[in-house]
Amino acid sequence: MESVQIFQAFCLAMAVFLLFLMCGISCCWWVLPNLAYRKLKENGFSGPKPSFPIGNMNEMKKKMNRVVSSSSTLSISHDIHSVVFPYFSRWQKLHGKVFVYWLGTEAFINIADPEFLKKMSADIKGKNWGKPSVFKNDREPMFGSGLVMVEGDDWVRHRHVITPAFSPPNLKAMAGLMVESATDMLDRWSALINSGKPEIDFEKEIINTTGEIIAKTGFGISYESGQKVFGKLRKLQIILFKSNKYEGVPFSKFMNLKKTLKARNLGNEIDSLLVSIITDRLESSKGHPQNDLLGLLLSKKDVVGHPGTTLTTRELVDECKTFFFGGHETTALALTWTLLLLATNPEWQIQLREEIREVIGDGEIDATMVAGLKKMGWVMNEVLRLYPPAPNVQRQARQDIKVDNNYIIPRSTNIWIDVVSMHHDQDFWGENVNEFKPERFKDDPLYGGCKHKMGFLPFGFGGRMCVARNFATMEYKIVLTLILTRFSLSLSPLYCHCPAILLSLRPAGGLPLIFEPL
Ligand code: HEM
Repeated sequence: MESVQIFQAFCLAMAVFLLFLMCGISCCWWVLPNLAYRKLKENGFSGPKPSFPIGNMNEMKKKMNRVVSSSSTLSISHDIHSVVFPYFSRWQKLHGKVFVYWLGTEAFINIADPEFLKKMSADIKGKNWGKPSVFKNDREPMFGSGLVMVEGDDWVRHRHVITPAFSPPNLKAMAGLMVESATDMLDRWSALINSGKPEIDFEKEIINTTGEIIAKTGFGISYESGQKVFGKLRKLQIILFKSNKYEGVPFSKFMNLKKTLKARNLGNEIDSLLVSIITDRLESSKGHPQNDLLGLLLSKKDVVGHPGTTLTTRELVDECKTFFFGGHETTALALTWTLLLLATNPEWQIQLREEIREVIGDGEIDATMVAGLKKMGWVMNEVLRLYPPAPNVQRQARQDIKVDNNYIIPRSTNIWIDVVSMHHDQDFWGENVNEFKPERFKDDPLYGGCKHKMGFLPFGFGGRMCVARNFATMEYKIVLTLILTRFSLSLSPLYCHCPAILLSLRPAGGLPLIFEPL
């Protein structure tokens, strides 16, 4: 009798548990997102109709109709928005330059209108923006709570500690290391060319070289030690990209448990490598801080009267990961797209070589000469416009945001700023928007003649703009100067023009180029 009662009680408990579970799931999957959907509609936003719990994912996953042109084609199209973001391009045509789409049960407002962006961000300080929780969680093994992801007063503290590390005197000290790594790469190329192999996959080469540069300038460590971290970070990036097919769908991590666990393990391995780099550094440089980024962060002491102006070891590990990841791929891709554009516009190779001769002469480039390379600055901006390595900027509203009395962005809504679209918008750049015309930056070096000041955002906007843009610009100019003074370059017939997104914007099949010594 007693056992029957126990069994009945167990069944009842199970039934209640299952009921709660079903209620929880239906709340997460349907009720809350439908309420949010209705609210966004009432607040003035339209967009493609989602079907919860996957949102608009089905349409986003449809096979991309990629424009692939081989290098033998005379013109390579730079009109890439509909290639890299075909779904956004389609929805924009239907719903305008501001619309809502759904990654699973997460609402994203897609913005390709600089005026809307200006109004939306006018009264919001850097520390009051959030970052989409769905990306923060998924990319946790990669960035942790580093500067890219941290929010609020913690962001202010991190930014306050990190900004001085990129000050002009510190950058000056790093220029020599940049020259050293780039020269090693070019010496390797000379040897390859002499042995009859003039074709080089530039993307692969430059990712290694900018990796070496950040390993040395960031952590004062050799390329080999850096390689261990990079190898794992790269694997992590690929796993995260492949495993996030259902980003935004509740419990989607469990659908890809194997990959989620693999990412977490890799993240832990990277953390251990970095902790040992930091510990070694603390041991070896007692009283003698080194002049690299890590040394500068470690040498920070709490300012009297302002406790908490330093970073903990855990925070340092996350910042190191952020530097490792953010600090080499973006610059490498900026250089990669530049070499594609210089290979297809050889007259600009000539113009830049002339400028280098005028500004630098026969001596070695150093940090003080970089600002004099004006035309190279136009080329860099034009490349970042056509092929922004960071193809979008993300935010999350931490409060209701009123825009123009017409729209209210509810608290917790995610925001996706479509940089590729804004950089290719004929309304703001004119009819030649998809042409490579560095001279558009001649009379307007900051905005390239864009009709709206927020239409050109290669480094983001507001207080959260890229903290290392001067470092990146110096590295770009030093490496490009050294390449152009030793080689001329043309496109290999093997090149296929297929820009693609793997977190960053990259050429899917690499960039094979033919180099010729000058
Ligand atoms: C051409 C090269 C680069 C490009 C195009 C680029 C682009 C960007 C963009 C678009 C953002 C987001 C800004 C926003 O949310 O408004 C960003 C943030 C950031 N970048 Fe860069 N970046 C480059 C190089 C670098 C380098 C070399 C480093 C490190 C050594 C770096 C470290 C960071 C960090 C830490 C942030 C977060 C800043 C914050 O939220 O306060 N970036 N970058």
